[in-house]
Amino acid sequence: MNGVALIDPALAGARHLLRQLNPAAAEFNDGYRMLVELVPEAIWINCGGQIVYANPAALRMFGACDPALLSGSEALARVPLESRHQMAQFVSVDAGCTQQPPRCPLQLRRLDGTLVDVEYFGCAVRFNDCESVMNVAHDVTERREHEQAIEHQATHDLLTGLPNRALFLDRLALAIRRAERHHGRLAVMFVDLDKFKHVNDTLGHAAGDQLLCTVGARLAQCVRDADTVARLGGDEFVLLLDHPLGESTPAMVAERVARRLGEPVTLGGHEHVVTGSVGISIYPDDGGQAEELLRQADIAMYRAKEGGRNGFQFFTHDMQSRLDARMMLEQGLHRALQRDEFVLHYQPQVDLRSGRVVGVEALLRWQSPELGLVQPFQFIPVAEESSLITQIGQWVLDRACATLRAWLDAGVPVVPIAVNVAASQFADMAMDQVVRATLARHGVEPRLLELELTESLSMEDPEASVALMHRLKATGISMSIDDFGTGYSNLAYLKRFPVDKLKIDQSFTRGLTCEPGDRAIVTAVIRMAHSLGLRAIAEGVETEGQLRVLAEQGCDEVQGFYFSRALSGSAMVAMLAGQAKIGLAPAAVACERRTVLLAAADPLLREDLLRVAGRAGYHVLLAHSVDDAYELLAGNAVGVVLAGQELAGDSAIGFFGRIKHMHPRTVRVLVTDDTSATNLADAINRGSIHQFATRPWCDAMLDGLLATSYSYYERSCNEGTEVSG
Ligand SMILES: Nc1nc2c(ncn2[C@@H]2O[C@H](COP(=O)(O)O[C@H]3[C@@H](O)[C@H](n4cnc5c(=O)[nH]c(N)nc54)O[C@@H]3COP(=O)(O)O)[C@@H](O)[C@H]2O)c(=O)[nH]1
Repeated sequence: MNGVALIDPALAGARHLLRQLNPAAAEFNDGYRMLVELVPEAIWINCGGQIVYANPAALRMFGACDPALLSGSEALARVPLESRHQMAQFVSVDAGCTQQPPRCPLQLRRLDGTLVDVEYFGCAVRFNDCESVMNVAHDVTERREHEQAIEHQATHDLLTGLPNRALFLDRLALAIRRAERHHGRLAVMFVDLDKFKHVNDTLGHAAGDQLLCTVGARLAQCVRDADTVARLGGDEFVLLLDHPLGESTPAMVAERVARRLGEPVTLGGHEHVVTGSVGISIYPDDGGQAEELLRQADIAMYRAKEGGRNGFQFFTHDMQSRLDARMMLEQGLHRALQRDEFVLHYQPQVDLRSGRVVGVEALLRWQSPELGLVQPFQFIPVAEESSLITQIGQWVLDRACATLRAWLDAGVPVVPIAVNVAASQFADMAMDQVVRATLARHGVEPRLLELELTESLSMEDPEASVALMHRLKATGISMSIDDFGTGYSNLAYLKRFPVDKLKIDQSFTRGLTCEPGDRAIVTAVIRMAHSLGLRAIAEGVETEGQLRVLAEQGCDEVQGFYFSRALSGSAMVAMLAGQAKIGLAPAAVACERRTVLLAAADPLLREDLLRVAGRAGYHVLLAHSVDDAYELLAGNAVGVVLAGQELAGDSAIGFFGRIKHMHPRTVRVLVTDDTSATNLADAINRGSIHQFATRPWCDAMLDGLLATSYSYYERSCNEGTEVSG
């Protein structure tokens, strides 16, 4: 005994104690003494309410560097109030009894006042001939800390230290029960970062991790301490705004979140601005289950993203219905594949020089027994967001090749079939093998197959796309870039894409005759295609005016309702067999036939103009609306445009402003009531209007107006200049 471990006067008592603990031991001997001193359990004895004995482990546990600090001290001082009740049950336990109560977890107080977690056992003993209590405690601090660390890991996100999904759902369930009792409200906010993948891909995962930690910290600053911020994984965070919750609090917090996230973050030495989309669900309005509220907030978040990102949306039951409908559609598409309910229709592509059909585009339709003929815009986006598009795409490719085989076998004058390829299909880097195998299976020459790729798909991973395109090109097929101009092309890549055609998107074709900007884009795309040695095809051609402008601009091919809608396979065969041809009448030459365009909503003005112009021998084109006027201007060489102030479809000034750009040689004359309008002065100053006349008019005045305007026009034709105002 080194004199430190045992409190001296207690030595004899300890011997007695050990004799009691082990009745088999006749005498307390050195072995038992050492045992008491060396056991890791803290052992101390109270007698008359005072500690009379403590082994070295007890001294360590209570933080007593000197045994005298414990000896004679009040035993209850080491036991917090909350633990006394548990301890009391052991006071009467007989040390020799075989049916002892199990050890119980409680806390003891160290000399410095801090608490220590222990597993405790006690029993009544006689010590120094005095009724005493022997206490045995095992310090479980380390084990508890270890357990807590494991529990923390299981309930928290390792990267940000925020609660994870499981803990969030636990807290949400508790909060719901509390809110239920107090008739309170609470909100779940689902936050998803916009374009986080881009940060990861361009700056690396370390920068991505740093960003997630910053976002987690910022979100925590947006809410009260009682609220919860959790990370569900990836770039998904979720906030629980707990009861009590003001009516406008969720929206306010969402705005705060947007402001806080929008503050620049320095990543990789550069400042970046991050935005997030937020979906919000409310208890009890939207539901009463934790999982349900979380799912609804998630649905609302998707709607916020669809709405253009960096915004927030509250969940509505309409969103749920749409989601349900979408799931039904997805299931329907699965069945459609199994039951072979898809069909291909074919839309001809016409060469503008020869007027002949030189290709067809295969367009998918779903012949659903339940829904009827479903158009692709209704189901392709759903298929694209699920894995189904790959299977559907392969079906289309297979059916297009099977059709070519059938046409060849039937002696139809076959033209190439163009097949649309969705972005996710293109992500399949073995697509060249699929194409090769499909062509071989049907015995079809590769020159008869064209793939229509979209700009965006080729830009997702441009280097991989270039490599795949070259492999596809090596199979012998041709390729075009569909919807050209609507994506975010990197033109530097365009020259590396081994494509054959650029397909002008129909939105530009639509504006060809009336939107100077659209016409400028179409002109530029045709020129760019030709400079790169590619053909240009315009889709969505619906009018002769559009066709005429495209022909003037040197576009190679057209596709659209003007020539034909998409046809069933048999109708397409009939068209190909009939060698259909598109013809284009030459535009009138203005200087040979003095052509004026009259556009007026006022019937009186129209009648007077018609009479005066007819009498003066002009070739008169009459437009009832601006759309008519654009179409007539596209199809005829018009010298003078004379319009009344009121026009169906646009204001005369807006109309003149557009045709100034698209038909700069025309002389533009306005008949108006209101000469004081500042926009009239502006239009004259900008050169949109050359002349104007006011009410009341008479034949002589209209006659004079037409004569002077036409002579302006003829002069400018002769000089080869635009007419100046
Ligand atoms: N991945 C795949 N996408 C496909 C497939 N089949 C079609 N689609 C894509 O679905 C979108 C809608 O197609 P659809 O309803 O068939 O419309 C096509 C034409 O009918 C339409 N079109 C053609 N001419 C005109 C016109 O003059 N006016 C007008 N309003 N519409 C017209 O344009 C669609 C052709 O588009 P595009 O492919 O860009 O040439 C559409 O995005 C299809 O691509 C498929 O098998 N796989």
